[in-house]
Amino acid sequence: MSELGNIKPLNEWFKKLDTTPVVISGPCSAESEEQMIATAKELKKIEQVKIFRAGIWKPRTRPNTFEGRGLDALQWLNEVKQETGLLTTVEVASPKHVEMCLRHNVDILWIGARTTSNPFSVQEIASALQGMNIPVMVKNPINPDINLWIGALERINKAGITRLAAIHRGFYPFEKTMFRNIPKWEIPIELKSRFHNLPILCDPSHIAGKRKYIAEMAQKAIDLNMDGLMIESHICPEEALSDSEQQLTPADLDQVLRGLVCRLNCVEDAEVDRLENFRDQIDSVDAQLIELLAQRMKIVEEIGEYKHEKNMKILQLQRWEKVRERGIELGKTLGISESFMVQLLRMIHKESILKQNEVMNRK
Ligand SMILES: O=C(O)C(=O)C[C@]1(C(=O)O)C=C[C@@H](O)C=C1
Repeated sequence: MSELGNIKPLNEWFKKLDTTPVVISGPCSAESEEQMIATAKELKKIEQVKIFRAGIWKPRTRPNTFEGRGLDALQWLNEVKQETGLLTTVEVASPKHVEMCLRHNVDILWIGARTTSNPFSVQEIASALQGMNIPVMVKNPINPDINLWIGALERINKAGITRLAAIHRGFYPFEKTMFRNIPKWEIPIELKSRFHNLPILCDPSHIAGKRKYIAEMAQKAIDLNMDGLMIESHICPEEALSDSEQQLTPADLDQVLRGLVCRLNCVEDAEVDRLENFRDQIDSVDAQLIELLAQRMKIVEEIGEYKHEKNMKILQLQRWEKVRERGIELGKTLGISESFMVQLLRMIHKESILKQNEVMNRK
């Protein structure tokens, strides 16, 4: 059984964190002193923004891309803090990063998705944090493995960190999807239901990947009762050296935040809340089911093209029998009734035939 001890709610981390949701914003990367100060001054005007974020060391997929300004940027961050009074937060990926942040008065640390995916790295960071009194936020790992996420939180908590939170930033999609990362809302919901006291924030920027989806993702997070939002902003997003498509101007961030509907925290009947939770999980699973169906149909279409080219018949009874049997078998092992599987597969097959008919006739 997992345990997280003595976890403090967000509003006890610092006196300033007196609004819900707590909003963290700032550029994907610290690029220059001017960019940092100009962005922070605009963010300071937005009441809910309490914490300024900036990437100092950027873990990039490929080398030879912008990897952050390092030590200089920590100095700029300190200036932001002095000029605006905003709290500051930085992503750390190694004990050295932790040590440099502590030396430069960073208020809050966060562990990124790639680092959370590696228990060795998390443990090294946890050891560097032993005996330190600084809040830490842990983003979900790249893959939807809730135990890896919990493991990272446990390691940090064991080092004595009680100002601890999780950040949901979505999961790597193996196939192309409309979002940069698949939200899989059922995972943060499961985390919340296992650790009621653990603050969970959402990072709509990394889920969305594009500005236009950020408001929708932020609203969803608020509806799921998340405690805060981390949204990337840049004084001039078009010129950003990283993640330019998902950063908002401070003015656009203000619009997004004003548009959020903060529904009641609790209703009289606690059972209604539970029902809502279940329905959110269903929405998320349904969205995935539909995306998978669309993927299957695309493949069926390609087979249709192949069949047309090779002058082959659409209906392939032997293959269809196999698909059917396999599906029924798998359904059985997963507790789905045979009659339901038969109907479902029949409908899918019917649609495949229709699709391939279309392909043949359009040629
Ligand atoms: O395997 C094929 O030939 C397909 O076109 C795919 C598919 C299917 O939906 O699985 C569709 C039609 C055939 O009757 C058999 C199978």
